[in-house]
Amino acid sequence: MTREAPPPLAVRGLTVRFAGLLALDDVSFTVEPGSLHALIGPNGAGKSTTLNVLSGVYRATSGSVRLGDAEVTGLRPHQIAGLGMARTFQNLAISPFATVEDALLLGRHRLTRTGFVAAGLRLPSAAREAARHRERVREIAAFTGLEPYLGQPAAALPYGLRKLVELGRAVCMEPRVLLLDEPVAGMTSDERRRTASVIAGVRESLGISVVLVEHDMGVVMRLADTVTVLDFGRCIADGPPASVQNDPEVIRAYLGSSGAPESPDSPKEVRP
Ligand SMILES: Nc1ncnc2c1ncn2[C@@H]1O[C@H](COP(=O)(O)OP(=O)(O)OP(=O)(O)O)[C@@H](O)[C@H]1O
Repeated sequence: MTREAPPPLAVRGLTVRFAGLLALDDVSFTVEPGSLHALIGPNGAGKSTTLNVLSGVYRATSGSVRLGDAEVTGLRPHQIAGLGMARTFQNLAISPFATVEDALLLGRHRLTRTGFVAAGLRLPSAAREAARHRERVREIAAFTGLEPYLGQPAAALPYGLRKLVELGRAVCMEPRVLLLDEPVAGMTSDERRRTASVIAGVRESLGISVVLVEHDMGVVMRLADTVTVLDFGRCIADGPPASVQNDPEVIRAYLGSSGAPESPDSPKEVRP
């Protein structure tokens, strides 16, 4: 399943202003090809705003985001998805009628070549393509542990599995960069462990870059190659987990916030 390495994702001088509020203030970091890059910080630090700019949901006030040679800033979400950037959302939006297989097939939409007419006329080429997508969905379902649930209505699954479906749907887009917004939030510790190992497996076997926004410091410190720490919209630290978790400014930011890391398995150093 290994593919060509994704290009670096370079965020430079990113600034986002909402009326009087500076949500992001001159933020820069680089997601190295194939790395897992975590974005952490107390509540309101600007993590989701960053993901929203990276995925085209918000427009930057100034600054740039480049995926290799491609300028991402200013593109619409579907154009950014077309460059190979897929994201998951904190809140799940799964149709009550869709099976897990349907939800995963939705992730293949961008990769579907068969035109509307060919599909409508049920031409053999359309049938062959549909079969290929189903096969790939099955592989990804096996890989993420969703295979036993493929025929079940996604909306009826327990919360942790629904979040895994959201992750699987994004993986089905065959992204070069995967943006994950709090993928383990609200999960039981078993579900968290399972999801963390799926994320590690996705990164390792597909060789894609992952940008992870997550409050669970146990998961962040176990998975991340690099951690960027935001506080009040500013980047206050950037580096390997071991150096970031002992950075006095990072400890101070978490001490002064109600948004301190929540995980029961958080390392003591980052859980003041
Ligand atoms: N659409 C918006 N309009 C106005 N203000 C916004 C908007 N989106 C975010 N903000 C503000 O920008 C700041 C950064 O918010 P953001 O959601 O990015 O923080 P966060 O680090 O993701 O926090 P959390 O961990 O609580 O999700 C906050 O002060 C928030 O209230």
